[in-house]
Amino acid sequence: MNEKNSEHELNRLRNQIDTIDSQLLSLINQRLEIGQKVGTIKKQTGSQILDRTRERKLIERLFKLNRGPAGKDLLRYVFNVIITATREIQKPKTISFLGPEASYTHVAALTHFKHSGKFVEQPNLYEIFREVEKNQSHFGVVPVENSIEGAVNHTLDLFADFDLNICAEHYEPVSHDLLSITGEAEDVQKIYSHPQALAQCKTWIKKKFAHAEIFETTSTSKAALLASDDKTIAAIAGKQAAHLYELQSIESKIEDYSGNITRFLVIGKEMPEPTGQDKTSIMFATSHVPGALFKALEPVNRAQLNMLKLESRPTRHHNWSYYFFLDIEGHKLDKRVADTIEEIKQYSLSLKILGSYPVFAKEAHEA
Ligand SMILES: O=C(O)C(=O)C[C@]1(C(=O)O)C=C[C@@H](O)C=C1
Repeated sequence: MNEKNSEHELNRLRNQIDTIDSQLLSLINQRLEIGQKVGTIKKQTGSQILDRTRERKLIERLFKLNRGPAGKDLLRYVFNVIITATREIQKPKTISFLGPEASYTHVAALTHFKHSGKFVEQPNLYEIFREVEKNQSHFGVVPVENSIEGAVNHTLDLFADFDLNICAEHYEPVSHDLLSITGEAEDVQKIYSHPQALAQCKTWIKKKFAHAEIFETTSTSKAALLASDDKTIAAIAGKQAAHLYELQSIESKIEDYSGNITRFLVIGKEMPEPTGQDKTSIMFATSHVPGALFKALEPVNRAQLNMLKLESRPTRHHNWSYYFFLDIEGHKLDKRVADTIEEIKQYSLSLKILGSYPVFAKEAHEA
């Protein structure tokens, strides 16, 4: 065969491979869709996803059908991958959130994952990180920043203790109600809520309920739960909590400033691919010498990367040493971002990339 003919033949064969790959792709997706249906029946009947007997029979049937050149090992390998993918698709993603139910984090988790998945409440932020680390949950949803009260320090500190990725961000508007069993202002003797919510309504409480005793709870929904048991307790919480705990609203939109919005992070072990509209979060510690932070940030400026956020927290290892949390525009797989992070590293005692993830798009969550 001359060079021209062999090139022609190569192209013809590759076209055949492309056609077969298209068929394989379509067949794999068809198989996964059927797997999903099998998964639904299993859920309804309470049967386990894994059925080893069925899997063994399925592979043996293929061995009998097989006329080669594929060997048994190859068949076993390929079909195990396909079956594992089918099992994965049957299993709903588990998402841990800061409970109890109807907390703002729960609402953010439901909206972000479009109500699809298994949502598991956790008593505190540490447990959310731990569940994800132990692979008990695929994802965790944690608050990281509020437009009025600023950073959620506990969340930032946990990033130092755990090696998890930020997989997404989610912004959720927050509006508070004062809720109680009777909905009557004169019954209220105590006000319960999460410290952030109490702070967001400080002026309103002082003006309207100066006489009430104030108690902090681990979440706004915990406050609602406690209020559902005692008519002298009012909770500052969201509308979802009112429905869940059958509470009446004494007053709505009691926050001191309107436009209150909380930024949540989805943490997990996945690494999102670049989308063209991404953010990268890193944390680093600088040495305690004059100009250290300035030097560490200079590369960001030089690369003309947009700096979206800078936050500091004590490292808790040495007095007066700090972790800086920095969000920059772009994905860590972009060369400009990767080079800049390398440069920051040179001026840092330690540096950790927390993740690259798509910039929040409100429309994507309204569908
Ligand atoms: O047949 C089932 O029960 C399925 O759920 C499908 C399937 C498969 O991919 O073939 C997946 C998981 C089970 O362990 C067995 C088989």
